Amino acid sequence: MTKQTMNRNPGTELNLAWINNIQTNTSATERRAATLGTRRSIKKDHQAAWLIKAIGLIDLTTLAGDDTEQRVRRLCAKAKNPLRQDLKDALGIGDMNLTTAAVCVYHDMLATAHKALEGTDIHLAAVSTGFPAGLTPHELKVAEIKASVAAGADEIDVVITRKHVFKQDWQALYDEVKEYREACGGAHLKTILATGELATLRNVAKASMVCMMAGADFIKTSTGKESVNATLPVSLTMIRQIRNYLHLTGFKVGYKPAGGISKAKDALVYLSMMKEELGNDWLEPELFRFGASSLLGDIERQLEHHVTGHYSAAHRHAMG
Ligand SMILES: O=C[C@H](O)COP(=O)(O)O
Repeated sequence: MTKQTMNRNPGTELNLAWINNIQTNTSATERRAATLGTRRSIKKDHQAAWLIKAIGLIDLTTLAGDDTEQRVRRLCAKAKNPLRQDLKDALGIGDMNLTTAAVCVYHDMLATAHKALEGTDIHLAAVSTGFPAGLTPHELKVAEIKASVAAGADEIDVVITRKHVFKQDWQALYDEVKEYREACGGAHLKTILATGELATLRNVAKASMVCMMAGADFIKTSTGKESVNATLPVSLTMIRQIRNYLHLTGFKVGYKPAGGISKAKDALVYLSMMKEELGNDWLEPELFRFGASSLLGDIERQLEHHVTGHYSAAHRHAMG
């Protein structure tokens, strides 16, 4: 993957008719979500290949108050070499330049991560705009984005102001995200909805559409700090709005579920959902990412089991 090569969603005018037309059916969405893990659309003998694919879709993340430069350097080393060479050899991909899609950190850690990732195609993402609550003054949020871009971030993960959604003030949400997009310049914009705090799937669907109209390159579920983070019903709701937006405008927007995705088997469910609902374009890092701090460790563990028939202890695959 080369950095920032895809055609970006330029956004559209705010179209309130599109927002008002959005319908959601919570029980039908939940029923459909409940079948996703049981359909076995990724067959057992293909699982290793799909898990290797999933590695290339991870935004390997550390967003803790006790993050240090040393931890971030270790995370970047893992992003560059996500699988042990003996496992790669055994899987027949010894020569593959396998990396994660990106590393995602707080602004303070950008310089360290930027240096550690130099010379690679791994994107550098910064969370921004008063992450995770998004309640700092607006002008500081915009300045934060600009500072992170200047510090080398290729991608900016912003949090939206949740009260705009509660008030159904779509103009305010649109204006905010549009300004964030402008502040990003060439960096790609991911808008985090904090879906666990938005109360209804209808709010999630409408906020998704507004963010895409305002020029989001990705819509993302969660910060990882809400009490409910990425879920399948929320994901179905958001990716169906991505499909809706594609039909209305012809532009493709990416999807990033984040928060609490830590098991390889869950990653497989997400991938099969993306394939079924949106098609193969959304199995590439230009249009799909997992925001995850510990998923890579479990994937490596499962691949080790695939190769050796044994599980190693989880601590052998620690990330930080
Ligand atoms: O954006 C990514 C999330 O903060 C990661 O959440 P997690 O630590 O639950 O994987």
